[in-house]
Amino acid sequence: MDSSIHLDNIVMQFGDFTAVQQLDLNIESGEFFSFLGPSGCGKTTILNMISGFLQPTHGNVYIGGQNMQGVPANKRPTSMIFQNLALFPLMSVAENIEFGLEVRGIKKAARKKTSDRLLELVDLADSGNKKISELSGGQKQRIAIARALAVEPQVLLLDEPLSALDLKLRQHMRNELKELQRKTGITFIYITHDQGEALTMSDRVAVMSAGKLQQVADPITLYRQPKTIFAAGFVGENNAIRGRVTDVNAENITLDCGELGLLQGNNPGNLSRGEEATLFIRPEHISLDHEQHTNQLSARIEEINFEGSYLTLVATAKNFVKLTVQISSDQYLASMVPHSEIRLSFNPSEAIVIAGGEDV
Ligand SMILES: Nc1ncnc2c1ncn2[C@@H]1O[C@H](COP(=O)(O)OP(=O)(O)OP(=O)(O)O)[C@@H](O)[C@H]1O
Repeated sequence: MDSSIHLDNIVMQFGDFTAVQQLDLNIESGEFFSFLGPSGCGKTTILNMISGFLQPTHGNVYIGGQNMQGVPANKRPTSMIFQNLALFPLMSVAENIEFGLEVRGIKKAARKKTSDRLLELVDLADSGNKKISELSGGQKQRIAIARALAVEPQVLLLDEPLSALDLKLRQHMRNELKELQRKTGITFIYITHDQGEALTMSDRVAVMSAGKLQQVADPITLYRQPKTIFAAGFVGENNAIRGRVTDVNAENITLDCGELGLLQGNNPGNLSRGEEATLFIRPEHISLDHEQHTNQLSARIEEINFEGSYLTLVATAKNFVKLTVQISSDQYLASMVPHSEIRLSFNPSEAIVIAGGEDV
C-alpha cells in the first residue's frame, strides 16, 4: 500500500499573512516523519492541509500518489490525533474506538473484532468496558491512537499528542509510539516543538521557522550538520560565535571573532573572505584542556549545573559571548566555582560554520 505524501509547493495564506511559505516535500510510505519548530511556525497548518481541514492557497497535497484537491477530510486516508485527544467521556473505551466505524455503517460484530484487535495492539486488552475517566493519561493516549487506527488510515497525523503528559510518561510514550508505528507500518506525521521527541522517534525531521522549511534530515545529520543558523540553534544545545571570514582553505575556514581572536571551523564551501558567518560548537566538543586544540578561549564561569554523570558550565567569554561547556563529572575540580576563569579549546573539525550573523 502506497501511503507516501507529496506536498507539491503548498502555500497557506490567511489574508495578508503567509502561515506556510512554499513547501515542497516528499514523505515516504511507512516513514515516521516529524515537523519540528517553535509555536506559530505553521506546523498545525501543514497537518490541516494534509488532513483536508484546510485547502492550500496554492499547490497540491498528494497521498499515495492521488491528488487530494477537492477530497473532503472524511474521505481522505488520514486519521488525526489531537493535543487534547478529544475522547468521548460518555462512551466506553470500546465505543470510543468503534465510533469511526459506526459512522461508516460497519456492523457491531465487525466493529467489536476491530476494537478487540486494537485494544490488544495498545496493550489494554481488558479495558474495553471501562469509562474514559477510569484511564490514566498514558492509557487515554493509547485509546486515542487505537481510535485513530480503527478506520485503517494510510497516514496517522499526530498534533503534539504527548504535550499533556508528565515528563516520565512522555518519554515512555515516545517508545510506544515508535513501536506502534513499526507494528502498523503506516506513515506517521508528527508535529512538535519538542526536539527530544522529534529526534528520538523520527526517521526524518523537518525543521520549520516562521512558515519556512529550514532543513529536512535524519536526526543524526540534523544534529551533526545543521544547515541554517536557525537549525543549529534550535536543535540541541549549541554555542554560537559570530565572526567575519579572513581565510579559507580546503578543510578549514578562519573567522575573525573580534575580541575572541581568530577561530577556525569546518569550511562549508559557500563562504569567501569578508563575509559574515557564525561558528557553532556543541557543549560536549569544548575541552577544558587549553592546549589540546588550535581554537582557544578563556571564559568566566557563571553557573555550574550538576546533572549526574555530567555537568554543564555556563560561562561568559569576551564580547559577552555565552558558552555552555559539558564535562563529565570526573573532570570536575573544586576550583571550578562561579566567577573563576576557565581556559578552553575546541577542534576546528568539530565546529560548524554557517553563513550569516543573525541572532540565534
Ligand atoms: N485560521 C487562521 N487565521 C489566521 N491566522 C491563522 C489561522 N490559523 C493559524 N494562523 C496563524 O498561522 C501561524 C501558524 O499557526 P499554526 O497553528 O500552524 O502554528 P504551530 O506551529 O502549529 O503553533 P503551535 O505549536 O503553537 O500549535 C500562526 O501565526 C497563527 O496565528
